[in-house]
Amino acid sequence: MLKFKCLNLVYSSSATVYGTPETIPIPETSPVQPESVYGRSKGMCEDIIKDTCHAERSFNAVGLRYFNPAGAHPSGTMGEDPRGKPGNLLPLLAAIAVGRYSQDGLKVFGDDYPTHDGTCVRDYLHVMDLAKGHVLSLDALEKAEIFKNCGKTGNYRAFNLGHGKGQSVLDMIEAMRKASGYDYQYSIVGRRMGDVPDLTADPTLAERELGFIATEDLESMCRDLWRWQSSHPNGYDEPTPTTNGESSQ
Ligand SMILES: O=c1ccn([C@@H]2O[C@H](COP(=O)(O)OP(=O)(O)O[C@H]3O[C@H](CO)[C@H](O)[C@H](O)[C@H]3O)[C@@H](O)[C@H]2O)c(=O)[nH]1
Repeated sequence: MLKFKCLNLVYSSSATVYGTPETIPIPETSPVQPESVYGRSKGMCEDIIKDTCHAERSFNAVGLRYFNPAGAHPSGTMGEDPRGKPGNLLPLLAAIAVGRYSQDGLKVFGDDYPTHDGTCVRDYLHVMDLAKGHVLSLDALEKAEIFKNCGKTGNYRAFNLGHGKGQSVLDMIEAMRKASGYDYQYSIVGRRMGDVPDLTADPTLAERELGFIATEDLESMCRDLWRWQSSHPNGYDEPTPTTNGESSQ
């Protein structure tokens, strides 16, 4: 990167780096103590980038700790298309509602967490807000104001990208029912290894220093996800129409 004078970096980190945080909503000052392999890999990458900024003073980086990205582009033309059965909650709910998977497979992992309904709480963030956070980070890297207190540690800052509002698994099932009209049936099963009760962001720092405010709500997130999924039931694998109206596949 130095050779090509690419000195500014935005790194996609994850809220998973916080493990089971003591403070909810989670500020960036919470200890980084991931409990999953994925979270450890994100934490390690942050450390490497931070060390690089320390060693090479012309290098500037921002680590964005994503909470739970969800939704799709509002046009309905771009969305998530996981290979095989989705492991994440919202893509799975969308795939079930469109008939791609039977709802017999809808399992809620645990209802004995210390949350308002016993199911895990996450801070779901519309992908359009997430994208906005990246643009703001690139602008901030150019101005370098965010590094004014970094001193000897080098120009690295980590920010939460979240809404600051937590939703439970059951809240999300209800929100997707409203968006899609599909009446989900589910079973409660045991906890999934690696899940933590509540990951809700404190988004104050990103608002103050990057000007980041998540403006999309739960309704628009589920509506946009459903617009994408219902117009692309097979994701990007749909037959491509030819000029004479026939399918090319
Ligand atoms: O079939 C399912 C799938 C998920 N869940 C529950 O739904 C919640 C959300 O699960 P996801 O798999 O959708 O998301 P995670 O919170 O596990 O993880 C996501 O958010 C993290 C940060 O919070 C990381 O970014 C990670 O990469 C990303 O997948 C969890 O409580 C999970 O137990 C179910 O009950 N049933």
